[in-house]
Amino acid sequence: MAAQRGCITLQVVLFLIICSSSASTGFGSTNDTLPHFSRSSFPQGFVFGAASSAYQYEGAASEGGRGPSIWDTYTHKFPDKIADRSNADVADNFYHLYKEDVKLIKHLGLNAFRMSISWSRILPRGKLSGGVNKEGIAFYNNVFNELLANGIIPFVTLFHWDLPQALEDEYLGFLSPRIVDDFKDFAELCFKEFGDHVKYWVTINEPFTYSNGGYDGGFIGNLAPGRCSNRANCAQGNSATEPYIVAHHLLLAHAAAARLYKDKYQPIQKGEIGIVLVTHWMVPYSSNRLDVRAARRALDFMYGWFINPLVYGEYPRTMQSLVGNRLPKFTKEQAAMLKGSFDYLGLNYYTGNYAAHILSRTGNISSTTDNMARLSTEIKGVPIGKPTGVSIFFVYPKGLHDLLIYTKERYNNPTIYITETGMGDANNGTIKHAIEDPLRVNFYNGHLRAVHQAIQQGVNVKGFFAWSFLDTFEWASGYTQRFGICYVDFKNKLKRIPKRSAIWIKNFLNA
Ligand SMILES: N=C(CCCS[C@@H]1CC(=O)N(Cc2ccccc2)C1=O)N[C@@H]1O[C@H](CO[C@@H]2OC[C@@H](O)[C@H](O)[C@H]2O)[C@@H](O)[C@H](O)[C@H]1O
Repeated sequence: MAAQRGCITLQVVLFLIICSSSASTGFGSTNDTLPHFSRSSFPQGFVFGAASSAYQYEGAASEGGRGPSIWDTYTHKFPDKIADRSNADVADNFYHLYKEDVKLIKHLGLNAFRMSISWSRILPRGKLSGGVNKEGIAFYNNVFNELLANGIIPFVTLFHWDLPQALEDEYLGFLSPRIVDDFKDFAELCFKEFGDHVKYWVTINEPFTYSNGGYDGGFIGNLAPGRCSNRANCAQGNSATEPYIVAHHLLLAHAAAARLYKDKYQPIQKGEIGIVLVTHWMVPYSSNRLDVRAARRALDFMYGWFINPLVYGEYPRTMQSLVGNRLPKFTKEQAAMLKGSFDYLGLNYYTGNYAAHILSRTGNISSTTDNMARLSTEIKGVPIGKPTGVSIFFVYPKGLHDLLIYTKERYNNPTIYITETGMGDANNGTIKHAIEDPLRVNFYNGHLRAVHQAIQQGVNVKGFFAWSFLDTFEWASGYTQRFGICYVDFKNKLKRIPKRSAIWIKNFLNA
């Protein structure tokens, strides 16, 4: 026990050092020291891309043999759960406009595009036994061919939250261990059908957000399937237990698919496979050691929840002690399968949060309140960074730098891709106003500099993807937020218009 206590104390000290690091907080500000900053400032082969996801981009929801996902059900059955009562039936119509989009990606000088596969487009009933939709297979092969023909590397996510409704109906999806085999079958179908084109795979996008948003409703509105304890918001669910059960099955599903790829397909196809995690960077509200520990706990409950099992084969000690028997346990075999089950880690980063100690839990027992920390984005009215059009996100590039250093030191310096980072504007202005986005230019300048500094300090970052390539359907926010580096005119044939930030990125990449 003494050794463990010593180890945790050391980790807290490390965490404190990183948080109070003297690293420039001026990433992207005028006093930057780098005289010339462009693509050539980064290592040879560093990947610059933009990101998307199937449900948010494709549209053609009932075309080409696609079956319904839980997001089709959620948006149609509960339109009031979406800020503007919208859905992604049409979205950016990527299904029909992908050739035009690939041209624009190439025009901007990006050399990678992150996208996901709609599970219910290729397996409309969710299972192999329900039949494979050949039109869906053909669509994705056409997209991958178009990307590769234009020198753009596809980074492909298998699961970006759009679970086939049939699996939710049959056994409540990720609440059941049965999902592991069905996810593995879906993954194997993708490896077989697309593995000659796709060399960069991601199993799951943000298991945190799917577990917390879909089963606790702890933030940005509820996400599908919309289960939680609060009967005013959710007809069914238990925020104290279901997020942990779902997270456990997401990890086991990831491990099964990654094991399969590395054993059966990687030796022949020579690709790589990873998982994408999201976290805020948690800054202690004060230098009081209770707040320092609160920030460390908040990071464990958002980031450690997943990276600890992936690196060490067990949940963080803070979670084990605070969640107790509500936290599932890994068998020895499961722990062994999970440890090191990735060639690279995708990190999605949007903002920093302050974390303060609390003496007693605020609200009901749930995965959001279990961390025994009060999260906020300002101290005495001073925000953690420049405000954006999204009330919970602030421009805080130092958080990305500190997160990268923390990951290097604490989790054995894994290979990392920044698979999503970006900011949203409120969709409330004219087109002219929307495409003039100096704050987004500041955001990308600052976050690229943060990554550059982390690389100088030995962090193994291999790529950077903007969220997002296009303005798109933003889950519970619908179309009320615009994250794209390219504007989409939803009132005029979905016309794409590069924003100032896209031009800045083009110049950065071509300098
Ligand atoms: N949306 C997410 C998760 C956001 C970060 S985590 C979230 C935010 C937040 O404050 N909390 C609450 C929280 C934070 C810490 C601990 C517990 C609970 C979250 O869980 N990830 C990526 O963000 C992109 C932008 O997401 C938007 O973020 C702002 C939201 O208002 C909007 O609805 C959402 O679509 C999505 O389009 C991508 O599909 C998705 O991969």
